Amino acid sequence: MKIAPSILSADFAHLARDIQTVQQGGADLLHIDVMDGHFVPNLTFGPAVVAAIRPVTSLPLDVHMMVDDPEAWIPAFAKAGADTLLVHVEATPHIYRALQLIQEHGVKAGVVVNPGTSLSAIEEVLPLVDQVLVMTVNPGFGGQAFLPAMAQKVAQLARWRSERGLAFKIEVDGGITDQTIGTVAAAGADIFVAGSYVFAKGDSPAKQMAKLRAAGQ
Ligand SMILES: O=C(CO)[C@H](O)[C@H](O)COP(=O)(O)O
Repeated sequence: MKIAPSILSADFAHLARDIQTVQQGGADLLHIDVMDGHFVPNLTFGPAVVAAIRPVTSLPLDVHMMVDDPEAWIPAFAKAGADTLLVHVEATPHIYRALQLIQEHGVKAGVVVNPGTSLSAIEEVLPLVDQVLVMTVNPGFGGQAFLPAMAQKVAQLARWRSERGLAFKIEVDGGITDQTIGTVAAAGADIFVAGSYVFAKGDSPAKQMAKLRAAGQ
């Protein structure tokens, strides 16, 4: 299992410090939530912030693009140093083209589904992608409650992956805690994004991530 702390819950005034803390604490990836104020009702980071983060960590940068017209932003985020770019199927009428564009920039491509979107919307692109991100909350904010019904989507993706001989990773994002990680881990998820649980609750980020790993076994 891979743990990807979301910097949405980090201290923005001490971003480099918090990133180094989670790297030293055992994070596998760094999840960066890009929000444009249109696709979701919140505003966060642009390519300049990703470029500033790139030299302060060796963790792979997992960039979740919650933006309209993602094709317009893919070149800038690739240049900024993203290792994976994740685009929402709901954000473009041309998801296949967007994923090809990501790969043309030498970056891993991921597709994201909102809680209200059926997996049928992404079935055709599964052979193309490196990652599928199943939103386990409505996107836009950290600290929301996990939606248990999303575990069924994870299980369906895991079945398709096995039956069709595909190799994409299954990622989950939203409301992941020591109480919720077990259900999506059992369903077949590989990558677990956690923001408020890692940065804002309880023990140090290292201990919080260790608790997630223990609960997800
Ligand atoms: O994509 C996101 C919000 O749109 C965040 O990554 C996600 O909500 C993580 O935060 P938390 O772990 O606090 O739920």
